[in-house]
Amino acid sequence: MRSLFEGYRPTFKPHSLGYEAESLLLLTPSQQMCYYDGKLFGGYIALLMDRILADCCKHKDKPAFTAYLNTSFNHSVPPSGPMLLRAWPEKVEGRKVFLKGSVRIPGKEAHDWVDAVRTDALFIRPKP
Ligand SMILES: CCCCCCCCCCCC(=O)SCCNC(=O)CCNC(=O)[C@H](O)C(C)(C)COP(=O)(O)OP(=O)(O)OC[C@H]1O[C@@H](n2cnc3c(N)ncnc32)[C@H](O)[C@@H]1OP(=O)(O)O
Repeated sequence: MRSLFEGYRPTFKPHSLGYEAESLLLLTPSQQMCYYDGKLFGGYIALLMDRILADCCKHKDKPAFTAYLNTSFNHSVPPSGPMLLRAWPEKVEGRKVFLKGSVRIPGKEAHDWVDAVRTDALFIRPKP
Protein backbone atom coordinates (compact mmCIF):
# COMPACT_ATOMS: atom_id res chain seq x y z
CA MET A 1 0.00 0.00 0.00
CA ARG A 2 2.80 2.38 0.92
CA SER A 3 4.37 2.17 -2.55
CA LEU A 4 1.08 3.21 -4.19
CA PHE A 5 1.37 6.50 -2.31
CA GLU A 6 5.13 7.01 -2.56
CA GLY A 7 5.84 10.71 -2.94
CA TYR A 8 2.34 11.66 -1.84
CA ARG A 9 2.79 14.41 0.74
CA PRO A 10 -0.28 16.58 0.96
CA THR A 11 -0.19 20.10 2.30
CA PHE A 12 -3.28 21.73 3.80
CA LYS A 13 -4.56 25.28 3.76
CA PRO A 14 -7.50 26.63 5.72
CA HIS A 15 -10.72 26.97 3.72
CA SER A 16 -14.01 28.56 4.81
CA LEU A 17 -15.55 25.05 5.05
CA GLY A 18 -12.54 23.21 6.47
CA TYR A 19 -9.27 22.60 4.68
CA GLU A 20 -8.12 22.30 1.10
CA ALA A 21 -5.36 19.87 0.22
CA GLU A 22 -2.83 19.54 -2.56
CA SER A 23 0.07 17.30 -3.42
CA LEU A 24 2.51 17.55 -6.30
CA LEU A 25 3.42 14.04 -7.35
CA LEU A 26 6.03 12.53 -9.67
CA LEU A 27 5.38 8.81 -9.92
CA THR A 28 8.13 6.23 -9.56
CA PRO A 29 8.45 3.64 -12.38
CA SER A 30 6.54 1.03 -10.32
CA GLN A 31 3.67 3.48 -9.82
CA GLN A 32 3.41 4.28 -13.53
CA MET A 33 0.55 1.83 -14.15
CA CYS A 34 -0.83 1.97 -17.67
CA TYR A 35 -3.25 -0.24 -19.57
CA TYR A 36 -2.67 1.83 -22.70
CA ASP A 37 0.84 3.17 -23.29
CA GLY A 38 1.28 6.75 -22.19
CA LYS A 39 -2.04 6.95 -20.32
CA LEU A 40 -2.03 6.46 -16.57
CA PHE A 41 -4.64 3.88 -15.48
CA GLY A 42 -7.83 5.71 -14.47
CA GLY A 43 -8.52 3.38 -11.55
CA TYR A 44 -5.21 4.37 -10.01
CA ILE A 45 -6.05 8.04 -10.51
CA ALA A 46 -9.40 7.46 -8.75
CA LEU A 47 -7.53 5.79 -5.87
CA LEU A 48 -5.26 8.83 -5.51
CA MET A 49 -8.29 11.15 -5.63
CA ASP A 50 -10.15 9.10 -2.99
CA ARG A 51 -7.08 9.35 -0.76
CA ILE A 52 -6.61 13.12 -1.03
CA LEU A 53 -10.36 13.76 -0.64
CA ALA A 54 -10.45 11.57 2.49
CA ASP A 55 -7.35 13.33 3.86
CA CYS A 56 -8.94 16.70 3.12
CA CYS A 57 -12.01 15.71 5.21
CA LYS A 58 -10.00 14.14 8.02
CA HIS A 59 -7.43 16.92 8.48
CA LYS A 60 -7.92 18.15 12.08
CA ASP A 61 -11.41 16.58 12.05
CA LYS A 62 -13.23 13.24 12.27
CA PRO A 63 -12.75 10.76 9.42
CA ALA A 64 -15.40 10.49 6.72
CA PHE A 65 -16.37 7.62 4.38
CA THR A 66 -16.68 7.82 0.62
CA ALA A 67 -20.36 7.69 -0.40
CA TYR A 68 -19.68 8.54 -4.03
CA LEU A 69 -16.70 9.51 -6.12
CA ASN A 70 -17.71 10.72 -9.58
CA THR A 71 -14.65 11.11 -11.73
CA SER A 72 -14.42 12.70 -15.19
CA PHE A 73 -11.36 11.94 -17.26
CA ASN A 74 -11.02 14.90 -19.62
CA HIS A 75 -7.41 14.34 -20.73
CA SER A 76 -4.99 11.47 -20.35
CA VAL A 77 -2.46 11.76 -17.56
CA PRO A 78 1.08 10.97 -18.77
CA PRO A 79 2.56 8.44 -16.32
CA SER A 80 6.01 10.00 -16.08
CA GLY A 81 5.11 13.69 -15.81
CA PRO A 82 4.28 15.76 -12.75
CA MET A 83 0.69 15.75 -11.52
CA LEU A 84 -0.93 18.07 -9.03
CA LEU A 85 -3.67 16.49 -6.91
CA ARG A 86 -6.12 18.93 -5.34
CA ALA A 87 -9.19 18.58 -3.09
CA TRP A 88 -11.44 21.11 -1.40
CA PRO A 89 -14.86 21.20 0.29
CA GLU A 90 -17.78 22.71 -1.64
CA LYS A 91 -20.67 22.32 0.79
CA VAL A 92 -21.23 20.85 4.24
CA GLU A 93 -24.68 19.66 5.36
CA GLY A 94 -24.58 18.05 8.78
CA ARG A 95 -22.50 14.86 8.43
CA LYS A 96 -22.33 15.22 4.64
CA VAL A 97 -19.26 16.82 3.10
CA PHE A 98 -19.50 17.54 -0.63
CA LEU A 99 -16.07 17.97 -2.18
CA LYS A 100 -14.41 18.68 -5.46
CA GLY A 101 -11.03 17.52 -6.61
CA SER A 102 -8.82 17.67 -9.65
CA VAL A 103 -5.67 16.33 -11.19
CA ARG A 104 -3.72 19.01 -12.99
CA ILE A 105 -1.00 18.29 -15.52
CA PRO A 106 1.35 20.65 -17.37
CA GLY A 107 -0.25 22.31 -20.39
CA LYS A 108 1.30 23.28 -23.71
CA GLU A 109 2.60 26.66 -22.53
CA ALA A 110 5.32 27.02 -19.88
CA HIS A 111 3.89 27.34 -16.34
CA ASP A 112 0.45 26.43 -17.66
CA TRP A 113 -1.54 23.67 -15.90
CA VAL A 114 -4.72 22.04 -17.13
CA ASP A 115 -7.35 19.98 -15.30
CA ALA A 116 -7.01 16.48 -16.74
CA VAL A 117 -9.39 14.90 -14.22
CA ARG A 118 -12.22 16.37 -12.15
CA THR A 119 -13.99 14.71 -9.26
CA ASP A 120 -17.24 15.39 -7.43
CA ALA A 121 -17.48 13.47 -4.21
CA LEU A 122 -19.64 12.97 -1.16
CA PHE A 123 -18.05 11.89 2.09
CA ILE A 124 -20.11 11.15 5.18
CA ARG A 125 -18.92 11.49 8.75
CA PRO A 126 -19.99 8.74 11.18
CA LYS A 127 -23.05 9.20 13.35
CA PRO A 128 -22.13 10.70 16.74
C1 LIG B 1 -4.41 -0.46 -0.96
C2 LIG B 1 -5.16 0.40 0.03
C3 LIG B 1 -5.28 1.78 -0.42
C4 LIG B 1 -5.92 2.71 0.55
C5 LIG B 1 -6.40 3.92 -0.15
C6 LIG B 1 -6.71 5.05 0.78
C7 LIG B 1 -7.90 5.75 0.29
C8 LIG B 1 -8.52 6.47 1.42
C9 LIG B 1 -9.99 6.53 1.21
C10 LIG B 1 -10.71 6.41 2.51
C11 LIG B 1 -12.19 6.53 2.33
C12 LIG B 1 -12.81 5.17 2.13
O1 LIG B 1 -12.33 4.35 1.40
S1 LIG B 1 -14.18 4.82 3.02
C13 LIG B 1 -14.55 3.16 2.51
C14 LIG B 1 -15.41 3.15 1.24
N1 LIG B 1 -16.76 3.61 1.55
C15 LIG B 1 -17.57 2.86 2.25
O2 LIG B 1 -17.29 1.70 2.65
C16 LIG B 1 -18.92 3.46 2.61
C17 LIG B 1 -20.03 2.46 2.48
N2 LIG B 1 -21.27 3.13 2.82
C18 LIG B 1 -21.61 3.28 4.13
O3 LIG B 1 -20.97 2.76 5.06
C19 LIG B 1 -22.76 4.14 4.40
O4 LIG B 1 -23.64 4.19 3.29
C20 LIG B 1 -22.32 5.58 4.77
C21 LIG B 1 -21.42 5.56 6.03
C22 LIG B 1 -21.58 6.30 3.63
C23 LIG B 1 -23.58 6.39 5.10
O5 LIG B 1 -24.32 5.70 6.07
P1 LIG B 1 -24.98 6.45 7.29
O6 LIG B 1 -23.95 7.08 8.13
O7 LIG B 1 -25.91 5.43 7.94
O8 LIG B 1 -25.78 7.60 6.63
P2 LIG B 1 -27.24 7.59 5.98
O9 LIG B 1 -28.17 7.89 7.10
O10 LIG B 1 -27.47 6.41 5.13
O11 LIG B 1 -27.10 8.85 5.01
C24 LIG B 1 -26.80 10.14 5.54
C25 LIG B 1 -27.15 11.14 4.45
O12 LIG B 1 -26.28 10.91 3.34
C26 LIG B 1 -27.05 10.59 2.15
N3 LIG B 1 -26.34 9.60 1.40
C27 LIG B 1 -25.81 8.44 1.84
N4 LIG B 1 -25.17 7.79 0.84
C28 LIG B 1 -25.32 8.54 -0.26
C29 LIG B 1 -24.90 8.40 -1.61
N5 LIG B 1 -24.17 7.36 -2.04
N6 LIG B 1 -25.22 9.37 -2.48
C30 LIG B 1 -25.96 10.46 -2.07
N7 LIG B 1 -26.36 10.66 -0.81
C31 LIG B 1 -26.07 9.70 0.10
C32 LIG B 1 -28.38 10.10 2.68
O13 LIG B 1 -29.41 10.31 1.74
C33 LIG B 1 -28.56 11.00 3.90
O14 LIG B 1 -28.95 12.28 3.49
P3 LIG B 1 -29.94 13.19 4.36
O15 LIG B 1 -31.23 12.43 4.41
O16 LIG B 1 -29.30 13.32 5.72
O17 LIG B 1 -30.01 14.48 3.61
